[in-house]
Amino acid sequence: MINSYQQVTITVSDNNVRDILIALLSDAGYEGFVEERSVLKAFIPAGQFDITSLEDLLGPFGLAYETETIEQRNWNAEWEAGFQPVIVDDFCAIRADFHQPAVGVMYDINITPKMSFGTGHHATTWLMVQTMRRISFEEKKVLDFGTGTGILAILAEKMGASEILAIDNDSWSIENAAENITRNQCRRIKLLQADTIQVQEQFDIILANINKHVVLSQLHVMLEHCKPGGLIVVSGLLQSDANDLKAAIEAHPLTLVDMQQHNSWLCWKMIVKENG
Ligand SMILES: C[S@@+](CC[C@H](N)C(=O)[O-])C[C@H]1O[C@@H](n2cnc3c(N)ncnc32)[C@H](O)[C@@H]1O
Repeated sequence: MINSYQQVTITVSDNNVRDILIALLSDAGYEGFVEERSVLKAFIPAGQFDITSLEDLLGPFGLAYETETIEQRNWNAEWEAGFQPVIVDDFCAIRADFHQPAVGVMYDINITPKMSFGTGHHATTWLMVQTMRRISFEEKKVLDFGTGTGILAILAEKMGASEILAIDNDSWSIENAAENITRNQCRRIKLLQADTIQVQEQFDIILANINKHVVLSQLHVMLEHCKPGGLIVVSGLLQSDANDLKAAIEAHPLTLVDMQQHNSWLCWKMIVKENG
């Protein structure tokens, strides 16, 4: 288990710059983000922190930042103090153990993220949830690629998916997703630690909220594991990545059917062509 994290606190008030920083820092291995009024806090396991790489990454933006090492328990306390439930209309509520169960929503999801990504607070998770809302999961076989807290896998099961495989390359996320799966009494989610799709199975729906690099480099792998007529939903890319994603889609037997945007982030839904 990871015991300490490096926290980088960056002073940045421009939302677009903040989103670009989150994308760059995610690619560089930062695993958690807290967005406050004019500050972005990013977290990376202390052993993976490299000040030179951070300076190279932040230098061109000319932003002030501070770093500090924090212990796991401090992070949890900080998160619990500030965590407000995320309510997506009457569709779902994403809350923690210490909140009252949500009423008047179809799906009540109980998440303790600790250091994993996926509470619904970040625009990409929110976009994925909004896109999932318009998909029928009844009796569908689903892959959640980059599960983080397990939030999308848990929602898929609550929406009726018959079988879900949730993978993540980060051991701490797998551990945390397992806790959240139990917390939500889910029974149909299998967890696997992996950095690509290694199983010999095909899925009806693939959800992949990861980052530009992984989504683009793994698109052909997702395609191999999605049934003809199946759906691939991706997020973790910025609006400025749209042309690259479009080119990748055009190079594969995929039809883009839904494009959502929130702040600078995008979430696109594609259908796998039947005769690809
Ligand atoms: C942006 S978070 C998404 C979490 C959650 N699915 C959500 O929508 O909020 C991306 C997750 O993908 C994982 N990840 C990054 N690269 C990966 C890879 N190559 N294979 C599997 N998981 C990966 C990270 O550890 C992280 O938990």
